[in-house]
Amino acid sequence: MAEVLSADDLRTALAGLDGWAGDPTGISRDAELASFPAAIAVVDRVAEVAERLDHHPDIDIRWRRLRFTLSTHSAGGVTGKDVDLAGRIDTIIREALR
Ligand SMILES: C[C@H](O)[C@H](O)[C@H]1CNC2=NC(N)=NC(=O)C2=N1
Repeated sequence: MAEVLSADDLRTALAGLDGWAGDPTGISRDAELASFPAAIAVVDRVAEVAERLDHHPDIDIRWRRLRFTLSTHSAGGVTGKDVDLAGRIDTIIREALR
């Protein structure tokens, strides 16, 4: 089973990501897209990846602004699965903003 990262390991992991913050209970990242449809397209791409990984973010949608929050429910905190998904979400957002 995946293990919750220590605060130290989490700090190291966050340094390799783009705009994520939080603590061992959860990490979040905001993104502002060009439009509501552009934001929904990002959500759709993230949903596809999440299904494939069987690991799902909480997603807050406000017009063209998104907030993704990640934790591993079964472990009760942030694990390597969340760091992996966060990196994939970064790639999707980067491509959408290009
Ligand atoms: C059975 C299935 O693997 C689990 O319910 C998955 C689904 N997606 C999940 N997503 C997240 N974020 N945490 C989980 O523990 C989790 N568990």
